[in-house]
Amino acid sequence: MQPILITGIGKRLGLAMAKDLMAQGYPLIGTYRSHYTAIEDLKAAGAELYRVDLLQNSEIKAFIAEVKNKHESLRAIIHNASDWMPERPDTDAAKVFDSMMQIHASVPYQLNLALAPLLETDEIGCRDIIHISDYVAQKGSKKHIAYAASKAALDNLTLSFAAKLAPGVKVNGIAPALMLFNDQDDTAYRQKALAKALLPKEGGEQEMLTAVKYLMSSRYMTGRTLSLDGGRPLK
Ligand SMILES: NC(=O)C1=CN([C@@H]2O[C@H](COP(=O)(O)OP(=O)(O)OC[C@H]3O[C@@H](n4cnc5c(N)ncnc54)[C@H](OP(=O)(O)O)[C@@H]3O)[C@@H](O)[C@H]2O)C=CC1
Ligand SMILES: Nc1nc2c(c(=O)[nH]1)N=C([C@H](O)[C@@H](O)CO)CN2
Repeated sequence: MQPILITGIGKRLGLAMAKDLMAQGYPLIGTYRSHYTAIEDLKAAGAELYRVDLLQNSEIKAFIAEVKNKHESLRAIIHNASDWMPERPDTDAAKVFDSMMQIHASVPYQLNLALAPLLETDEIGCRDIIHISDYVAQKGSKKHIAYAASKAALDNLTLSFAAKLAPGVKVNGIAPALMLFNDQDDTAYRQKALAKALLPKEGGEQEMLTAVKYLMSSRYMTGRTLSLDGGRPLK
């Protein structure tokens, strides 16, 4: 089985996807920023991991060169790495905007262009690029303006790369709303967030894993984004 490349595999949804795909037998290539014990566990299980600060283009270029040097083909690329930066009075607006566009749009753009040759195949729709987006890409967010705009840019990359890489490679997105709370989310925040959807619950890791599995099993969907949002638009 050809390897699957996932960015941001150190924790939460990225870690869950890495574990699930390795359990299905796929060799894993992953990037991480912070070092957690989970990184060592994945390495012990055979994962090929690279510490890459995705805000540094020099590190991205070095990572691409290593992957192209070591591998002739890839089964899929999953762009999961993300920073959920809010606007704050004391933060540099230009830095926030540039960081959000870098990690959510420039990194997928650079990796897709550079690694597309490793995804090439004669079989229709049997290789995948998956962009992990966000419900707010289509709705906006008054507290995460640059973040939402960068995820909207990512959604547009889904359209362009789907057209460019067909018919061998499918390019789709997954746009979650509330998938996992963060530990620091207090009760009031959690209750407010849950109340925004028709289905008042966290989507959870399995919801993401099921969506990834569907996209990889499809041979006829490309250029689309799966909305895992609990019916938020209808609330
Ligand atoms: N959780 C949710 O409810 C929702 C999540 N999503 C999307 O789903 C995906 C996964 O979400 P979730 O697991 O919560 O994400 P997290 O924010 O918990 O983790 C994101 C990962 O990306 C890594 N990362 C962030 N910045 C960089 C960087 N500069 N260089 C390298 N790696 C970096 C983080 O590394 P580090 O550990 O060092 O911080 C972390 O491992 C994301 O794309 C997110 O936007 C969308 C909607 C809802
Ligand atoms: N990189 C991240 N992106 C997002 C996160 C997160 O923790 N990391 N969390 C959310 C929220 O769950 C939001 O969807 C509901 O409050 C959004 N994006």
